[in-house]
Amino acid sequence: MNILVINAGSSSLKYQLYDMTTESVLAKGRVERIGMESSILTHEVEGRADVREVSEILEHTTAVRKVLDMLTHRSFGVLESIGDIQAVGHRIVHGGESFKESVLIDADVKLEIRNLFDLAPLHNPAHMMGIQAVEANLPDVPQAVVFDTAFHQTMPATSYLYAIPKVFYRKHKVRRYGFHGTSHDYVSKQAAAFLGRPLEELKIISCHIGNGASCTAILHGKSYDTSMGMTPLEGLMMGSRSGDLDPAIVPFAINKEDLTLNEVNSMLNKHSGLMAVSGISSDMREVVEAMESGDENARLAFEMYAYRIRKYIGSYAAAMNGVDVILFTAGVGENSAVLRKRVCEGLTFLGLDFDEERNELRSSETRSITRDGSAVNVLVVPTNEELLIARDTYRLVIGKE
Ligand SMILES: Nc1ncnc2c1ncn2[C@@H]1O[C@H](COP(=O)(O)OP(=O)(O)O)[C@@H](O)[C@H]1O
Ligand SMILES: CC(=O)OP(=O)(O)O
Ligand SMILES: [Mg+2]
Repeated sequence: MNILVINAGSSSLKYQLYDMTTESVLAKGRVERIGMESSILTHEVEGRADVREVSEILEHTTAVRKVLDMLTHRSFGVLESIGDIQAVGHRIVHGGESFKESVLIDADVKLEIRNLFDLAPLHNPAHMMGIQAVEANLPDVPQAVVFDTAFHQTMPATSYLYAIPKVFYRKHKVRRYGFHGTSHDYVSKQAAAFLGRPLEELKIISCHIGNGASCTAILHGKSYDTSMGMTPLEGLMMGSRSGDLDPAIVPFAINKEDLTLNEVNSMLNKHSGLMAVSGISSDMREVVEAMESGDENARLAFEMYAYRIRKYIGSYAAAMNGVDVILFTAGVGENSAVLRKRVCEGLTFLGLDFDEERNELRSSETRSITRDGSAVNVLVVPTNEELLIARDTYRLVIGKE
Protein backbone atom coordinates (compact mmCIF):
# COMPACT_ATOMS: atom_id res chain seq x y z
CA MET A 1 0.00 0.00 0.00
CA ASN A 2 1.28 3.48 -0.92
CA ILE A 3 0.52 6.22 1.62
CA LEU A 4 1.01 9.94 1.12
CA VAL A 5 1.82 11.82 4.33
CA ILE A 6 1.03 15.54 4.38
CA ASN A 7 2.04 18.25 6.85
CA ALA A 8 0.23 21.37 5.68
CA GLY A 9 1.13 24.80 7.04
CA SER A 10 -0.45 28.13 6.16
CA SER A 11 1.94 28.80 3.28
CA SER A 12 3.69 25.45 2.93
CA LEU A 13 2.94 21.79 2.37
CA LYS A 14 5.46 19.04 3.15
CA TYR A 15 4.91 15.52 1.81
CA GLN A 16 6.37 12.02 1.89
CA LEU A 17 5.20 9.02 -0.11
CA TYR A 18 5.63 5.66 1.67
CA ASP A 19 5.54 2.15 0.32
CA MET A 20 4.18 0.40 3.42
CA THR A 21 5.25 -3.09 2.37
CA THR A 22 8.81 -2.04 3.17
CA GLU A 23 8.10 1.22 5.05
CA SER A 24 10.40 2.94 2.57
CA VAL A 25 10.12 6.54 1.37
CA LEU A 26 9.58 6.57 -2.39
CA ALA A 27 9.69 10.36 -2.70
CA LYS A 28 9.41 13.43 -0.53
CA GLY A 29 9.38 17.19 -0.85
CA ARG A 30 7.70 20.45 -0.02
CA VAL A 31 5.84 23.31 -1.57
CA GLU A 32 6.73 26.67 -0.05
CA ARG A 33 5.36 30.19 -0.45
CA ILE A 34 1.84 29.05 -1.38
CA GLY A 35 -0.22 32.13 -2.27
CA MET A 36 2.84 34.27 -2.96
CA GLU A 37 4.33 35.36 -6.25
CA SER A 38 6.92 32.67 -6.75
CA SER A 39 6.11 29.41 -5.00
CA ILE A 40 8.84 26.79 -4.80
CA LEU A 41 8.35 23.05 -5.13
CA THR A 42 11.24 20.85 -4.08
CA HIS A 43 10.92 17.15 -4.90
CA GLU A 44 13.39 14.42 -4.00
CA VAL A 45 13.55 10.81 -5.06
CA GLU A 46 16.09 8.73 -3.17
CA GLY A 47 19.26 8.64 -5.23
CA ARG A 48 17.51 9.58 -8.48
CA ALA A 49 16.26 13.10 -8.85
CA ASP A 50 16.20 16.42 -7.14
CA VAL A 51 13.79 18.88 -8.66
CA ARG A 52 13.22 22.49 -7.80
CA GLU A 53 10.46 24.25 -9.64
CA VAL A 54 9.37 27.84 -9.21
CA SER A 55 5.87 28.82 -10.31
CA GLU A 56 2.74 30.49 -9.02
CA ILE A 57 0.78 28.24 -6.68
CA LEU A 58 -2.09 30.27 -5.31
CA GLU A 59 -3.74 27.81 -2.97
CA HIS A 60 -3.45 24.35 -1.41
CA THR A 61 -5.61 22.54 -3.98
CA THR A 62 -3.15 23.56 -6.70
CA ALA A 63 -0.24 22.64 -4.42
CA VAL A 64 -1.60 19.10 -3.99
CA ARG A 65 -2.24 18.90 -7.75
CA LYS A 66 1.42 19.84 -8.36
CA VAL A 67 2.62 17.24 -5.88
CA LEU A 68 0.53 14.57 -7.60
CA ASP A 69 1.90 15.68 -10.99
CA MET A 70 5.43 15.33 -9.61
CA LEU A 71 4.74 11.89 -8.14
CA THR A 72 3.53 10.66 -11.55
CA HIS A 73 5.98 12.70 -13.67
CA ARG A 74 7.57 10.84 -16.60
CA SER A 75 11.12 11.56 -15.44
CA PHE A 76 10.91 12.37 -11.73
CA GLY A 77 7.81 10.38 -10.79
CA VAL A 78 7.64 7.16 -8.81
CA LEU A 79 4.04 6.14 -9.60
CA GLU A 80 2.28 5.07 -12.81
CA SER A 81 -0.83 7.04 -11.91
CA ILE A 82 -2.38 8.81 -8.92
CA GLY A 83 -4.62 5.75 -8.58
CA ASP A 84 -1.54 4.12 -7.00
CA ILE A 85 -2.00 6.21 -3.85
CA GLN A 86 -4.20 4.15 -1.54
CA ALA A 87 -4.43 6.48 1.47
CA VAL A 88 -3.37 9.88 2.80
CA GLY A 89 -2.32 10.74 6.38
CA HIS A 90 -2.24 14.31 7.73
CA ARG A 91 -0.37 15.85 10.65
CA ILE A 92 -2.80 17.92 12.75
CA VAL A 93 -1.21 20.05 15.45
CA HIS A 94 -4.26 20.53 17.69
CA GLY A 95 -6.72 17.75 18.53
CA GLY A 96 -7.98 19.38 21.74
CA GLU A 97 -9.61 16.97 24.18
CA SER A 98 -11.67 15.32 21.46
CA PHE A 99 -8.95 13.19 19.95
CA LYS A 100 -6.98 10.75 22.05
CA GLU A 101 -5.77 8.83 19.02
CA SER A 102 -5.53 8.96 15.23
CA VAL A 103 -8.78 8.58 13.27
CA LEU A 104 -10.08 8.28 9.71
CA ILE A 105 -11.61 11.48 8.42
CA ASP A 106 -15.36 11.88 8.16
CA ALA A 107 -17.75 14.83 8.40
CA ASP A 108 -17.76 14.76 12.23
CA VAL A 109 -13.97 14.74 12.42
CA LYS A 110 -13.76 17.71 10.07
CA LEU A 111 -16.31 19.62 12.13
CA GLU A 112 -14.35 18.95 15.32
CA ILE A 113 -11.07 20.12 13.72
CA ARG A 114 -12.90 23.29 12.72
CA ASN A 115 -14.16 23.75 16.29
CA LEU A 116 -10.51 23.77 17.35
CA PHE A 117 -9.50 26.65 15.04
CA ASP A 118 -9.63 29.04 18.01
CA LEU A 119 -7.09 27.01 19.98
CA ALA A 120 -4.61 26.76 17.10
CA PRO A 121 -5.30 29.65 14.72
CA LEU A 122 -1.91 29.32 13.00
CA HIS A 123 -2.07 25.57 12.43
CA ASN A 124 -5.53 23.97 12.21
CA PRO A 125 -7.00 26.15 9.42
CA ALA A 126 -3.97 25.28 7.29
CA HIS A 127 -4.41 21.56 8.01
CA MET A 128 -8.05 21.83 6.94
CA MET A 129 -6.96 23.36 3.65
CA GLY A 130 -4.67 20.36 3.16
CA ILE A 131 -7.50 17.92 3.84
CA GLN A 132 -9.84 19.70 1.43
CA ALA A 133 -7.15 19.90 -1.22
CA VAL A 134 -6.72 16.13 -1.07
CA GLU A 135 -10.49 15.63 -1.22
CA ALA A 136 -10.60 17.79 -4.35
CA ASN A 137 -7.80 15.90 -6.09
CA LEU A 138 -8.28 12.36 -4.75
CA PRO A 139 -12.01 12.16 -3.88
CA ASP A 140 -12.12 8.39 -3.33
CA VAL A 141 -8.98 7.96 -1.25
CA PRO A 142 -9.37 7.45 2.52
CA GLN A 143 -7.65 10.04 4.72
CA ALA A 144 -6.48 9.77 8.32
CA VAL A 145 -5.48 12.47 10.80
CA VAL A 146 -2.71 12.12 13.39
CA PHE A 147 -2.63 14.68 16.20
CA ASP A 148 0.38 16.28 17.94
CA THR A 149 -1.74 16.51 21.10
CA ALA A 150 -3.05 12.91 21.24
CA PHE A 151 -0.05 11.35 23.01
CA HIS A 152 -0.35 13.90 25.85
CA GLN A 153 -3.98 13.09 26.64
CA THR A 154 -2.70 10.75 29.38
CA MET A 155 -1.40 13.70 31.45
CA PRO A 156 -3.00 13.95 34.91
CA ALA A 157 -5.00 17.06 35.86
CA THR A 158 -2.11 18.17 38.08
CA SER A 159 -0.06 18.55 34.89
CA TYR A 160 -2.67 19.88 32.49
CA LEU A 161 -4.66 22.41 34.50
CA TYR A 162 -3.73 26.06 34.86
CA ALA A 163 -4.33 27.61 38.29
CA ILE A 164 -6.95 30.07 37.01
CA PRO A 165 -10.75 30.22 37.54
CA LYS A 166 -12.42 27.00 36.42
CA VAL A 167 -14.78 28.75 34.04
CA PHE A 168 -11.97 29.05 31.48
CA TYR A 169 -11.55 25.30 31.35
CA ARG A 170 -15.28 24.51 31.50
CA LYS A 171 -16.39 27.06 28.92
CA HIS A 172 -13.36 27.45 26.69
CA LYS A 173 -11.21 24.34 27.26
CA VAL A 174 -8.29 26.44 28.43
CA ARG A 175 -5.78 23.84 29.63
CA ARG A 176 -2.36 22.49 28.74
CA TYR A 177 -2.43 20.13 25.73
CA GLY A 178 1.21 19.65 24.72
CA PHE A 179 2.55 19.12 21.19
CA HIS A 180 5.13 17.12 19.21
CA GLY A 181 3.33 14.06 20.66
CA THR A 182 3.88 11.97 17.54
CA SER A 183 7.61 12.56 17.89
CA HIS A 184 7.80 11.99 21.67
CA ASP A 185 5.80 8.77 21.24
CA TYR A 186 8.02 7.49 18.43
CA VAL A 187 11.40 8.32 19.99
CA SER A 188 10.49 6.93 23.43
CA LYS A 189 9.65 3.58 21.82
CA GLN A 190 12.87 3.69 19.79
CA ALA A 191 14.83 4.38 22.98
CA ALA A 192 13.30 1.42 24.84
CA ALA A 193 14.00 -0.85 21.85
CA PHE A 194 17.60 0.41 21.64
CA LEU A 195 18.17 -0.33 25.34
CA GLY A 196 16.34 -3.68 25.09
CA ARG A 197 14.14 -2.73 28.05
CA PRO A 198 10.33 -2.65 28.39
CA LEU A 199 8.97 0.88 27.91
CA GLU A 200 6.57 0.25 30.81
CA GLU A 201 9.52 0.13 33.23
CA LEU A 202 11.23 3.31 32.14
CA LYS A 203 11.20 6.94 33.25
CA ILE A 204 12.14 8.92 30.14
CA ILE A 205 12.67 12.63 29.55
CA SER A 206 12.33 13.31 25.84
CA CYS A 207 13.76 16.59 24.52
CA HIS A 208 12.42 17.42 21.03
CA ILE A 209 14.60 20.38 20.16
CA GLY A 210 13.84 21.71 16.67
CA ASN A 211 12.49 25.01 15.51
CA GLY A 212 9.65 24.42 17.93
CA ALA A 213 10.95 22.66 21.06
CA SER A 214 9.41 20.74 23.93
CA CYS A 215 10.43 18.39 26.75
CA THR A 216 8.15 15.55 27.87
CA ALA A 217 8.24 13.43 31.02
CA ILE A 218 7.25 9.94 29.87
CA LEU A 219 6.41 7.73 32.83
CA HIS A 220 6.11 4.02 31.97
CA GLY A 221 5.33 4.78 28.33
CA LYS A 222 2.76 7.52 28.94
CA SER A 223 3.06 11.29 28.77
CA TYR A 224 3.01 12.55 32.35
CA ASP A 225 3.92 16.19 31.77
CA THR A 226 5.15 18.29 28.87
CA SER A 227 6.52 21.79 28.47
CA MET A 228 4.17 23.17 25.79
CA GLY A 229 0.75 24.30 26.95
CA MET A 230 -2.57 25.40 25.47
CA THR A 231 -0.54 26.49 22.44
CA PRO A 232 3.02 25.68 21.28
CA LEU A 233 4.31 28.91 22.88
CA GLU A 234 4.81 27.71 26.47
CA GLY A 235 7.92 26.07 27.88
CA LEU A 236 11.40 26.05 26.38
CA MET A 237 13.03 29.00 24.68
CA MET A 238 12.77 28.32 20.92
CA GLY A 239 14.04 29.67 17.60
CA SER A 240 11.59 32.57 17.50
CA ARG A 241 9.24 31.81 20.44
CA SER A 242 9.78 33.10 23.97
CA GLY A 243 8.67 30.01 25.89
CA ASP A 244 7.76 30.56 29.58
CA LEU A 245 7.36 34.12 30.75
CA ASP A 246 5.48 36.07 33.40
CA PRO A 247 2.00 36.66 31.86
CA ALA A 248 2.01 40.14 33.42
CA ILE A 249 4.47 41.11 30.67
CA VAL A 250 1.60 41.02 28.15
CA PRO A 251 -0.50 43.89 29.60
CA PHE A 252 2.73 45.70 30.53
CA ALA A 253 3.99 45.61 26.93
CA ILE A 254 0.59 46.72 25.63
CA ASN A 255 0.63 49.75 27.96
CA LYS A 256 4.25 50.78 27.73
CA GLU A 257 4.94 50.23 24.04
CA ASP A 258 1.44 50.97 22.80
CA LEU A 259 1.16 47.54 21.18
CA THR A 260 -2.03 45.72 20.23
CA LEU A 261 -2.76 42.21 21.53
CA ASN A 262 -2.04 40.81 18.08
CA GLU A 263 1.29 42.57 18.00
CA VAL A 264 2.27 41.12 21.38
CA ASN A 265 1.19 37.67 20.23
CA SER A 266 3.29 38.01 17.12
CA MET A 267 6.26 39.34 19.14
CA LEU A 268 6.18 36.30 21.45
CA ASN A 269 5.72 33.76 18.64
CA LYS A 270 7.81 35.19 15.82
CA HIS A 271 10.29 37.73 17.18
CA SER A 272 11.48 36.25 20.46
CA GLY A 273 13.63 33.28 21.51
CA LEU A 274 17.07 32.78 19.94
CA MET A 275 16.25 35.42 17.35
CA ALA A 276 15.58 38.16 19.90
CA VAL A 277 18.38 37.41 22.34
CA SER A 278 21.11 36.81 19.75
CA GLY A 279 19.90 39.53 17.40
CA ILE A 280 21.31 37.28 14.66
CA SER A 281 19.08 34.35 13.78
CA SER A 282 16.46 31.87 14.93
CA ASP A 283 18.62 29.11 13.44
CA MET A 284 20.82 27.39 16.03
CA ARG A 285 23.59 26.75 13.47
CA GLU A 286 24.04 30.47 12.88
CA VAL A 287 23.87 31.27 16.59
CA VAL A 288 26.57 28.70 17.39
CA GLU A 289 28.74 29.97 14.54
CA ALA A 290 28.49 33.56 15.82
CA MET A 291 29.16 32.44 19.39
CA GLU A 292 32.26 30.56 18.31
CA SER A 293 33.59 33.65 16.61
CA GLY A 294 33.16 35.64 19.81
CA ASP A 295 29.70 37.25 19.62
CA GLU A 296 28.51 37.84 23.20
CA ASN A 297 24.80 38.13 22.38
CA ALA A 298 24.94 34.80 20.56
CA ARG A 299 26.64 33.25 23.61
CA LEU A 300 23.95 34.59 25.92
CA ALA A 301 21.19 33.24 23.65
CA PHE A 302 22.86 29.82 23.54
CA GLU A 303 23.37 29.76 27.32
CA MET A 304 19.76 30.73 28.04
CA TYR A 305 18.51 28.11 25.59
CA ALA A 306 20.58 25.31 27.15
CA TYR A 307 19.80 26.44 30.71
CA ARG A 308 16.05 26.29 30.11
CA ILE A 309 16.32 22.71 28.80
CA ARG A 310 18.39 21.71 31.84
CA LYS A 311 15.81 23.25 34.20
CA TYR A 312 13.02 21.25 32.57
CA ILE A 313 15.05 18.05 32.79
CA GLY A 314 15.63 18.71 36.50
CA SER A 315 11.98 19.39 37.16
CA TYR A 316 10.82 16.30 35.27
CA ALA A 317 13.31 14.11 37.14
CA ALA A 318 11.62 15.44 40.30
CA ALA A 319 8.13 14.99 38.79
CA MET A 320 8.80 11.27 38.14
CA ASN A 321 10.98 10.76 41.22
CA GLY A 322 13.88 9.74 39.00
CA VAL A 323 14.92 9.32 35.40
CA ASP A 324 16.41 6.37 33.49
CA VAL A 325 16.76 7.89 30.04
CA ILE A 326 17.19 11.42 28.71
CA LEU A 327 16.92 11.65 24.95
CA PHE A 328 17.59 14.34 22.39
CA THR A 329 15.80 14.50 19.06
CA ALA A 330 14.77 16.84 16.15
CA GLY A 331 16.93 19.31 14.19
CA VAL A 332 18.97 20.79 17.06
CA GLY A 333 18.77 17.78 19.39
CA GLU A 334 20.05 15.36 16.76
CA ASN A 335 22.72 17.59 15.27
CA SER A 336 24.14 19.97 17.84
CA ALA A 337 26.79 18.21 19.94
CA VAL A 338 27.75 21.49 21.61
CA LEU A 339 24.18 22.09 22.84
CA ARG A 340 23.83 18.52 24.18
CA LYS A 341 27.14 18.89 26.00
CA ARG A 342 26.13 22.19 27.59
CA VAL A 343 22.81 20.76 28.80
CA CYS A 344 24.36 17.59 30.22
CA GLU A 345 27.33 19.28 31.92
CA GLY A 346 25.10 20.44 34.75
CA LEU A 347 23.41 17.09 35.31
CA THR A 348 26.14 15.11 37.06
CA PHE A 349 24.03 15.21 40.25
CA LEU A 350 21.74 12.68 38.55
CA GLY A 351 24.65 10.25 38.21
CA LEU A 352 24.97 11.04 34.52
CA ASP A 353 28.39 10.13 33.12
CA PHE A 354 28.68 12.05 29.85
CA ASP A 355 30.95 10.69 27.09
CA GLU A 356 32.36 13.57 25.04
CA GLU A 357 33.74 11.36 22.28
CA ARG A 358 30.46 9.53 21.75
CA ASN A 359 28.67 12.87 21.77
CA GLU A 360 30.81 14.10 18.86
CA LEU A 361 30.18 11.05 16.63
CA ARG A 362 27.77 11.73 13.79
CA SER A 363 25.26 9.08 12.80
CA SER A 364 21.70 8.77 11.64
CA GLU A 365 21.13 5.87 14.03
CA THR A 366 19.98 5.89 17.66
CA ARG A 367 23.07 6.07 19.89
CA SER A 368 24.18 6.52 23.49
CA ILE A 369 26.28 9.53 24.52
CA THR A 370 26.93 8.43 28.10
CA ARG A 371 29.62 5.99 29.28
CA ASP A 372 28.67 2.38 29.95
CA GLY A 373 27.47 2.12 33.54
CA SER A 374 26.12 5.71 33.70
CA ALA A 375 23.16 5.87 36.12
CA VAL A 376 21.19 7.75 33.48
CA ASN A 377 21.38 6.82 29.80
CA VAL A 378 21.51 9.81 27.48
CA LEU A 379 20.56 8.95 23.90
CA VAL A 380 20.35 10.72 20.56
CA VAL A 381 17.30 9.34 18.73
CA PRO A 382 16.42 10.49 15.20
CA THR A 383 12.72 11.28 15.07
CA ASN A 384 10.41 10.31 12.24
CA GLU A 385 6.97 11.85 12.64
CA GLU A 386 6.03 11.03 9.04
CA LEU A 387 6.67 7.31 9.49
CA LEU A 388 4.41 7.20 12.53
CA ILE A 389 1.70 9.07 10.59
CA ALA A 390 2.06 6.56 7.73
CA ARG A 391 1.86 3.62 10.16
CA ASP A 392 -1.27 4.96 11.90
CA THR A 393 -2.91 5.65 8.54
CA TYR A 394 -2.06 2.15 7.33
CA ARG A 395 -3.46 0.54 10.49
CA LEU A 396 -6.71 2.54 10.28
CA VAL A 397 -7.25 1.88 6.58
CA ILE A 398 -6.48 -1.85 6.84
CA GLY A 399 -8.74 -2.07 9.91
CA LYS A 400 -11.66 -0.70 7.93
CA GLU A 401 -11.30 -3.03 4.96
N1 LIG B 1 24.04 20.88 12.63
C1 LIG B 1 23.18 21.61 13.32
N2 LIG B 1 23.57 22.25 14.43
C2 LIG B 1 22.72 23.01 15.12
N3 LIG B 1 21.43 23.16 14.81
C3 LIG B 1 20.97 22.54 13.72
C4 LIG B 1 21.81 21.73 12.91
N4 LIG B 1 21.06 21.23 11.89
C5 LIG B 1 19.81 21.72 12.06
N5 LIG B 1 19.74 22.51 13.16
C6 LIG B 1 18.60 23.25 13.70
O1 LIG B 1 17.42 22.52 13.55
C7 LIG B 1 16.31 23.45 13.39
C8 LIG B 1 15.20 22.81 12.64
O2 LIG B 1 14.79 21.67 13.32
P1 LIG B 1 13.56 20.80 12.79
O3 LIG B 1 13.34 19.72 13.77
O4 LIG B 1 13.82 20.43 11.39
O5 LIG B 1 12.46 21.92 12.93
P2 LIG B 1 10.96 22.06 12.46
O6 LIG B 1 10.46 20.69 12.05
O7 LIG B 1 10.28 22.53 13.71
O8 LIG B 1 10.95 23.07 11.38
C9 LIG B 1 16.91 24.61 12.62
O9 LIG B 1 16.31 25.80 13.00
C10 LIG B 1 18.37 24.58 13.01
O10 LIG B 1 18.60 25.57 13.97
C1 LIG C 1 3.82 22.27 17.49
C2 LIG C 1 5.06 22.86 16.93
O1 LIG C 1 5.71 23.66 17.57
O2 LIG C 1 5.42 22.41 15.73
P1 LIG C 1 6.76 22.79 14.94
O3 LIG C 1 7.91 22.30 15.79
O4 LIG C 1 6.62 22.03 13.66
O5 LIG C 1 6.77 24.28 14.79
MG1 LIG D 1 8.95 20.04 13.70
